[in-house]
Amino acid sequence: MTAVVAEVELRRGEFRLDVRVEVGAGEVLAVLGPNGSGKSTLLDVLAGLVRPDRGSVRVGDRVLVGRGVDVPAHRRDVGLLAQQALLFPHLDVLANVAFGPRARGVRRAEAERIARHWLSEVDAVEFAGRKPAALSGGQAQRIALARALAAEPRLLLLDEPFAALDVDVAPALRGLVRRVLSSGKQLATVLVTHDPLDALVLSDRVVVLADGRIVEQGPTKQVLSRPRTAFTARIAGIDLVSGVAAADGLAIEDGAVIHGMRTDDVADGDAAVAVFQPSAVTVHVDQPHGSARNVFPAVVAALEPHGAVVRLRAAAAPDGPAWVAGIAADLTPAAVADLELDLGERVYLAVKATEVAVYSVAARP
Ligand SMILES: Nc1ncnc2c1ncn2[C@@H]1O[C@H](COP(=O)(O)OP(=O)(O)OP(=O)(O)O)[C@@H](O)[C@H]1O
Repeated sequence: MTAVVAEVELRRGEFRLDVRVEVGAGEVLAVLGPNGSGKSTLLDVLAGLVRPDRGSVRVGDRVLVGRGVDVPAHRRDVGLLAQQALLFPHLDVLANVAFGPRARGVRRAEAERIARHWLSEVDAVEFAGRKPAALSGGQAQRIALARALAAEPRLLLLDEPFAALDVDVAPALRGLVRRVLSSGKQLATVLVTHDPLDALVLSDRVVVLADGRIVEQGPTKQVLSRPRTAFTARIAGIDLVSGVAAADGLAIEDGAVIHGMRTDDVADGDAAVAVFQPSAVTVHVDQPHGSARNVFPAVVAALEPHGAVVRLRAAAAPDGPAWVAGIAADLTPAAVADLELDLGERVYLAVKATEVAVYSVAARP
């Protein structure tokens, strides 16, 4: 069942948002996109903080925005979990969580029972009597989630909910949010995030925005493992090059071909992308003459720790192809030391054709 349908057209200065999104009951939709692509603006429209120039927002059979209708934010039954917990500092945790039910007119004892239920759902009953100032960031976010859910929203908005937390706290909270959301069969959730892990762990589907429009959408795993835009590939940690499908791979603007394995749905001449993992790219100081059919000169633009490996970001070499810029290669720290790699150094990147997948970027059905 579709719980939420939003059709939004809106101008903010030069920026124009023009999207249609649907979220099912019990479904989590992730909204990804580069800075300034309109993610927060979309969330603001759903929350009732910004009115679209044209369009409508419907939750279930209730119209929140439409012809002559504009339900104010506090009457929307929309919950929000933002980067900061934004708890009422003068109320203790129990009263913070009971606030939503109380505001709906529920009697104090019943509101406190509801609050205790949600505190238990987020493993935070022990904090009931504390003031927000005595909570850590991760604890406060759990209380904020309980507070949002205690108000029984039909639509829950998550706006970068883990971005302000320490990296060692975020995984546990991500797991907790997943558990709590999966028990809400009627709840529709929209998650705005920069983190592909958030999307992978929490969402069923994603839409990717660029310049206020949807450029990609589909089931999360499918979109992140078969990205069709450079942005999605980058956040998914995958290398992606655009071009046109050719006999044995992908033909690129400058006439070069990246050799790869074509998928079934690609025909010669289709707009297509070549996708490969940074771990499949090998780095050489001298031009290699091995089995890799794809070898291209590049310059080392950055070397960053990435879990147990070092991720090299390439820039184009003066005599090499331009599309190499931004390609990532994962190396062991030992390999970086062996190759004596430095920023600005000229290298050769190689990737075997068997490691390169070529996909059509024709619109998905
Ligand atoms: N109050 C405002 N008035 C005018 N323009 C705005 C306002 N808020 C945002 N914008 C513009 O709208 C566009 C979309 O911004 P928005 O914050 O929705 O993007 P975003 O995808 O959420 O970005 P980020 O990832 O940086 O949070 C930007 O060009 C921004 O400058």
